[in-house]
Amino acid sequence: MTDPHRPYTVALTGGVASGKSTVAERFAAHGIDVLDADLIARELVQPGAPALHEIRQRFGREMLDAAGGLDRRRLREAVFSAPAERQALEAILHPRIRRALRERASGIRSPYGLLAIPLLAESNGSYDWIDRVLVVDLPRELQLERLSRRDTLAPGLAEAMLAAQAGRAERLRLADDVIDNSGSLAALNAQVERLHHRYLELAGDRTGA
Ligand SMILES: CC(C)(COP(=O)(O)OP(=O)(O)OC[C@H]1O[C@@H](n2cnc3c(N)ncnc32)[C@H](O)[C@@H]1O)[C@@H](O)C(=O)NCCC(=O)NCCS
Ligand SMILES: Nc1ncnc2c1ncn2[C@@H]1O[C@H](COP(=O)(O)OP(=O)(O)OP(=O)(O)O)[C@@H](O)[C@H]1O
Repeated sequence: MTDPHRPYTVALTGGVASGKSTVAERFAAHGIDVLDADLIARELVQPGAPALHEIRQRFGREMLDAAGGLDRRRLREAVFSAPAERQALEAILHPRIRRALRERASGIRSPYGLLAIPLLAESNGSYDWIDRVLVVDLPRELQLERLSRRDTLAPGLAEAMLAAQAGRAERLRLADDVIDNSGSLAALNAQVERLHHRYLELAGDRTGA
């Protein structure tokens, strides 16, 4: 049963470099609390954290830099070149990410909360407690173009990252709402604005506010 006192939550998902962070910033500018699975994943591997210890045991010392922190670039190349390596990393991090998101969602104080979860479509229903799903969508060619413009990636890595993620159609099947990010930033902002008002209404209806 839906608990009317639980904050109303919207999951934000999309493929790599689809524009999730850009969208999340716009919602945050409207005063909406944002939780970000990528940032939580980073917190979980800070020096001294249990997950970092498990990564070191599974992947070896060479995944750490001189200061004992995670060498993200190295791990990224290891996990996107072999599915078994990626699954091993996910087995260490995903249960912890899920737990942290669920715990922190109860602390949302804005009228609704936005939870940026890149791998929602790959998560087999683990996030079915979230009220609504917003997908950022764009054509694959534009996604690859924005990804390679933003990051300097080893040859083939951009395609390998896309291959490790759900396809466009699979992601869109989950969507209650879709943002089309194939246009300008102004067009993106206009869509966020519209959705923000819609989510205020939905959250208000739920709580009877
Ligand atoms: C592999 C790591 C070390 C690479 O770090 P890096 O700083 O280069 O990337 P960052 O963390 O900013 O992730 C950027 C994007 O990569 C994609 N991505 C990351 N992990 C995965 C994965 N396991 N499968 C598919 N895509 C992924 C997502 O689109 C994500 O938004 C890092 O992504 C990681 O720890 N991944 C495992 C945790 C995870 O699955 N995170 C995704 C959020 S649930
Ligand atoms: N409408 C747009 N027009 C032009 N560039 C854009 C647009 N939207 C986003 N970008 C740019 O595309 C890149 C990817 O956007 P962003 O970082 O927001 O994606 P992301 O989905 O959060 O990425 P990741 O999956 O790596 O976390 C960034 O360089 C961003 O500035």
